Amino acid sequence: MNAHPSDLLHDTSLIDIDDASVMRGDRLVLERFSLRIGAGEHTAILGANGAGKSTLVRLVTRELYPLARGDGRAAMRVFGRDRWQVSELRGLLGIVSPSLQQDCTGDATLEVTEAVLSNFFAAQRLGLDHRVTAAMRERANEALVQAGASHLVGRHMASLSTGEARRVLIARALVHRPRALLLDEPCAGLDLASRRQFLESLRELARHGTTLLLVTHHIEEILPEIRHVVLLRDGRLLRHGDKDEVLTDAALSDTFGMPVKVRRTGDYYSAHIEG
Ligand SMILES: Nc1ncnc2c1ncn2[C@@H]1O[C@H](COP(=O)(O)OP(=O)(O)OP(=O)(O)O)[C@@H](O)[C@H]1O
Repeated sequence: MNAHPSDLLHDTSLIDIDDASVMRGDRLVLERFSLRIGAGEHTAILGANGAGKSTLVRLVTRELYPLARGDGRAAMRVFGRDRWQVSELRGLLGIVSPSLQQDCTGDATLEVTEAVLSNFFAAQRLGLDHRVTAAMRERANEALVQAGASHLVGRHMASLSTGEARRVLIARALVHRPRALLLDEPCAGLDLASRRQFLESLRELARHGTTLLLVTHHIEEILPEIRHVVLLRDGRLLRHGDKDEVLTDAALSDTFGMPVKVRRTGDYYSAHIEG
């Protein structure tokens, strides 16, 4: 059996950001930002609106680039490398984001299996020059089962509920058997029960070796498997480390700029604003 390309990268960090500054429009949104996330380190990135979460996500997915550093060294490495073909990176790092969901559900005739298969070609839908093999179809079906979405085959993406479409996007990200999944607000728009079911399916992926990078506003979504938490505020890294040490009243109050009380129930955390 051929080695998965990611085997070659086993010992490197998943993300290594070293003194990165990022402009959006005419604003410096991240200023001299540093963060390392180890390979296999399930991580939650938490912050209020405007804290810089999406900017960080786009930096990782290569939709945004850091300003060049004065000393010529790379400010950003993913799986140990600072240069990637985006399609190659997608094979190692699956992405589920609101913008991807919007693109897929906005396409009136895009069918579920096609949405999954098209990721083999880093495309949104299949084109005439895309040659789908039997092995690809088999893998797409496996990924749909893994994401709990096989019952949706034959449906159009535009006809799915938010939670159903989210599952298909997970399957789409999984076709490459990525080492890590970057999930940007994956529970947005899900009702209470769908959210719990969805989080359970993410736990299953985490237990089977997919590293989760979960970007969220909600402390309740931090799964028991996630031990590493990153708190952002105003484009700065406020704190990061083991979740028991980071998820404190003081740190969360700083993150959200309000007096927050944190509660732990079993393996989950929740928070409410005091007063
Ligand atoms: N194109 C842009 N031009 C100027 N400023 C921008 C641009 N995009 C984002 N920003 C600013 O960058 C900061 C960080 O935005 P970002 O979208 O990364 O935050 P976020 O944590 O993802 O927020 P939310 O939770 O609301 O999605 C915000 O102050 C935002 O106004």
